[in-house]
Formats: sequence, C-alpha cells, structure tokens
Amino acid sequence: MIAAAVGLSHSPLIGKNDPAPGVIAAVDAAMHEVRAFVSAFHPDLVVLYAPDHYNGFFYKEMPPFCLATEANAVGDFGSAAGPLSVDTDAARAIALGVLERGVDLTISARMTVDHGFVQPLEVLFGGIDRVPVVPVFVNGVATPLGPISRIRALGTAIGEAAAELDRRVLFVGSGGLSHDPPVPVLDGAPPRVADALIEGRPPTPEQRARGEQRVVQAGRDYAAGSTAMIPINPTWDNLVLDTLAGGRLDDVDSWSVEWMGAEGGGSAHEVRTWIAAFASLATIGEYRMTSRFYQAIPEWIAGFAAATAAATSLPEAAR
Ligand SMILES: O=C(O)CCC(=O)/C=C/C=C(\O)C(=O)O
Ligand SMILES: [Fe+2]
Repeated sequence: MIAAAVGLSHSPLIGKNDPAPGVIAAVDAAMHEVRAFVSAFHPDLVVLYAPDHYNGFFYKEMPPFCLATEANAVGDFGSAAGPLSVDTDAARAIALGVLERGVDLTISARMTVDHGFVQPLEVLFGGIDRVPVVPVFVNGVATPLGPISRIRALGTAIGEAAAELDRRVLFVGSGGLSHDPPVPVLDGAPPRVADALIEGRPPTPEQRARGEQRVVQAGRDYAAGSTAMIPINPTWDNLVLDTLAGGRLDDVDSWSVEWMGAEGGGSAHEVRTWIAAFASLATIGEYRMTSRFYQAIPEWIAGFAAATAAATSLPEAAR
C-alpha cells in the first residue's frame, strides 16, 4: 500500500455565515494546498472517517464505529444527496481484515451519512461519486463515548487491513477541532427530542429547514459573543495538531473523554476521525505532516484545521 492522510474540519455554516473576506481567503488558500496534495498523491481508494449528527445513527442502536459497504447521503445543509461511490469489495475486505485483527467492527450495508462525510468529498474531489471510497462512521457526539485507545486501535487495524489491498490509499478524517455547535443531547432532552434521537424518524423538509436555521442563528449569536457555548480553544487545537505532526499517537491513549470535552467542547470528539486516519497512515511507518492550517472561526463555530501527511518513504513529487 502507498498511503497518505488528510485531516479536515467541516462545518454546516460554511457559505451560510461566513467570516471576514481575509479569513475566507486564508481558508481558500489552505484548501487549494490540500487539493494539490491530494491530486499529486492521486489516490485510487479513500478511507473516509467521519461522524454523524443524528442523520444516520440513532440511540436505538449506536455503535462506536461502523464501516459501510454502501452509503447514501441525506443532503443536509445544502450538501449533496444520493449514493456515495463506495468500493464495496474493498470495504468488505477491510471489514474482514479488521475483525480478524480483534476489533469488533459494526458493518452497514446501507449507511445513511450527512455533511460530515459529504463535505470532505466535495472539497477534496468535487463530489460524492468521484473516487472509490470506504466510509467509516466514528461516533463523536452520542454519549457514552469509549476510550480513545479503541479509536487508535480501529485506525491501526483498518490501516493494516487496507495494506493488504495493494492500493494508493488516502485516509481522511473529517471534523473538529475544538467546537461546541448545537447538536442535541439525549441526557435531559424533552421527550419529543429524546424520541427523535432514539428512533431516528426522518424529519420533514420543513422540520429539517427549521433545524438548520437554528444552527445558522446559533453561529450568528456565537460570532456576536452572545451565547453560552464554550469558546474555541486554539491551545488545545494546536496540542492535537502537534501530537499528530510529531507522530506521537501513543499519547492519545491517555486523553480522557472528559478532558477532551472540557478542553474542546461538545463536538471535540470529532477529532477521533483524525486520530483514526493518522493511526492508519502510521501502520506503514514514519510519516511527515506536509501542510498544516489552523484558524479559529467563530462564524463557523469551529477551531478550523486542515492538515496533510505522507509516509516519509514516499517520493517528494508524490506528496
Ligand atoms: O440541530 C440539529 O438537529 C443538527 C445540528 C447539526 O447537524 C450540527 C452540526 C455541526 C457540525 O457538523 C460541526 O460543527 O461539526
Ligand atoms: Fe460535525
């Protein structure tokens, strides 16, 4: 296997509640750099780790992680809807390889995904059907959340299983870093909300539009400084990036669920997707972080980051 990795924040507020033009220009330049990296690497398989925001996974059955052999996007927040170009054979082979390595992976033969999966495919490849992909859901919001060491174990097992395919594999982690957007919480939820989080009945278009407008308004209030959501934490975000850049993946095993939430907010656990992606890359040996962008963007309620990494053994031209 030839491998590389990308970590990329997502936000449903991109294009709906944008920051100052200078910030947009900096993000655009960073995205340009990430796309150039991906284009030069030219993956023939993408393993995409992403969370869900109660569009595909509900408390009726909530796995810590799940690999899809087929997937459909709901089209939330204006993101693309429809089938993802899942490489079903590769997905099945990786799933088997992961189970053989002692990680109890859940499988979905028809996963429903949302903007967490779609945004990185749109940003990096221009659509959800452009590149063979293996989608891997990583729970980052629904408590109780398991230890980070299991996410690293998942990433390692997927990396080792993917290595047996002899492909050019790009591992992508979607989400984070520190952020506390208005994602509903089961604990203490009123019965109607609790029922929706457990059963997962698809919202009507009107209900979806109202929910999305609430998130947009929350972004406006957050940027104006008039909310109780916890602040973006650049110090913690840079600690996360430093840890991944330094290849110190063992360190994350001691990161407690509580500490991550306290430092990074309710959705800080989307960082699990980055940890999985970098753990997968690390299975082929030493890697180098080849680019790194970070900007706190309150308008998007995001410690917004993008990073690329490649095996040190990969020739410079292909990184
Ligand atoms: O309110 C809802 O029902 C959905 C809210 C939602 O989907 C928010 C998503 C936020 C992110 O994906 C993020 O900032 O990472
Ligand atoms: Fe998210």
